[in-house]
Amino acid sequence: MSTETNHQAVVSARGVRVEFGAVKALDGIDLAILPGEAIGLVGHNGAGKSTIVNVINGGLLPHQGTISYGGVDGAGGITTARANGVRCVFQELSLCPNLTIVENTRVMHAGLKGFGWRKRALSLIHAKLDEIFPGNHIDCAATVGELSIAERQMVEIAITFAAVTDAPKLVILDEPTSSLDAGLAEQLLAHVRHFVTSGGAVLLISHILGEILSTSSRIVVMKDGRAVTSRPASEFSVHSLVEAMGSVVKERTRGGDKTQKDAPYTIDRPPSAGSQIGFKARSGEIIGLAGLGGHGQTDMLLNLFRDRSGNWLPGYGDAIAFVAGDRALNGTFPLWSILKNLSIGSLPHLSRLAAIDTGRERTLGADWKERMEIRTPDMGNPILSLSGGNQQKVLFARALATKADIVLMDDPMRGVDIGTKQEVYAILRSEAAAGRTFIWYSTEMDEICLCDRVYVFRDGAIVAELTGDEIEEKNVLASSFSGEAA
Ligand SMILES: Nc1ncnc2c1ncn2[C@@H]1O[C@H](COP(=O)(O)OP(=O)(O)OP(=O)(O)O)[C@@H](O)[C@H]1O
Repeated sequence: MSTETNHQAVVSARGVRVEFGAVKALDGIDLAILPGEAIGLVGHNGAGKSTIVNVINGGLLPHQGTISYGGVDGAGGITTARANGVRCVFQELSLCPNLTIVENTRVMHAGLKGFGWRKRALSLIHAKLDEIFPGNHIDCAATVGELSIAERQMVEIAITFAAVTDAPKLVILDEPTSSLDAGLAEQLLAHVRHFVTSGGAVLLISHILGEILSTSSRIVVMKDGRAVTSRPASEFSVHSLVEAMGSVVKERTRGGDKTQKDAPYTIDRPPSAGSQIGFKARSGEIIGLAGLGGHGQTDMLLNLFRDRSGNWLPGYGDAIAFVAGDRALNGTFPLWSILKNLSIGSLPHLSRLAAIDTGRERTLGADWKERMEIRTPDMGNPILSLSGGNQQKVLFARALATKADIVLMDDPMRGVDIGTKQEVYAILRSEAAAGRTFIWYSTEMDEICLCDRVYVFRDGAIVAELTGDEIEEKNVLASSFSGEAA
């Protein structure tokens, strides 16, 4: 890749190295982004994508190498980056949960000051949300803590694109659609294309390769802290992109053999108010919960084993495991090590004479580190030293390492790279064949299509049940919007 200074570039990183102890997060990367470019940045979990974002954003000073904005040396951190029009939507959303949307808008836009700033902030953010996500129903007076993760993501995106005194020149989007359903994701990507056509630059990081291919003008592939490929997006297909990332494309399989289809239901719930269809699941089935985001899928997961008063139904004991999607809110224990975050779900099986058998705990850690390819030199390191996708792998491992018969999954693949996803799909399939039931809310259509049976949700109720070959994007979408069974 070129290392010469590019005066036209909104940002140019040259020979950048960043190390965290023994880990070389960036190993001499070069990356220049021009106005009007949409760069798709892809790579395995832990490849260094968020770290280069932090360097460009001024939050992290490189240990070696330089960063410049418009050809001018960028030493000066976040203030210099921001003054040069660099804005970032982080993977771990950064809004203050105890402030309202309007107040968060003020925090990010210092220009909103003086008499009447609330009114101006309200109309700014309201207009931006409507421009990017037409038809949204977000109340801008709401406190951020009351919003769903998808709504928080939408608000953070709108705040980032909003302009008070100076318009953004480069918007970095680190997995911006990870919590958005297909419709909202498409609205965002359409906005990105429009922003780029009008001269803005975007750095888009995503593990959803379809959106990288449909939105980027150039694609940069990162591997182990380096940019190994940089070519026009038109030269890639999903297949070649996966290969460039060092993974192998595998055949998609749906399971569900005949025996399972004839087996009795082990979970059988009556239809909820407003629905004709109840929820059923057999041992060994992978059940998908589909539909537009926020239409009751997560509530259903959380309440499936509770009575009307919210108490746990008797008899399930340690039969249920849960994989959180919002890992910061209800997934990771941020002050604990990777190993403790993993083993917490299996303590009854790791204990002897009321004490944890640390040898067995370490073996469990080593086993899942290998199976999930958790990228760390030491499972005793803090969980927050892992990249986002690797943290998500730990949550998966925590659930799968238990002896639970039923695994509830709340859109859990966010940020997991394509190679690992394929490994996880294979593990789910083999665990299901051994009798485990998976109930899987996913905002990714590819994942819904891997399920044996799918319930489509709308307005908090199940509106359609699809099985076998009926599980297709067009049927899921038809049911999501019209509520009629396909
Ligand atoms: N604060 C930190 N302390 C220690 N190691 C870190 C820290 N931040 C990142 N790392 C390590 O640096 C490497 C690069 O991480 P980074 O978050 O940039 O990866 P990524 O490509 O964004 O991954 P993902 O797709 O999972 O988000 C990883 O090995 C990660 O564990």
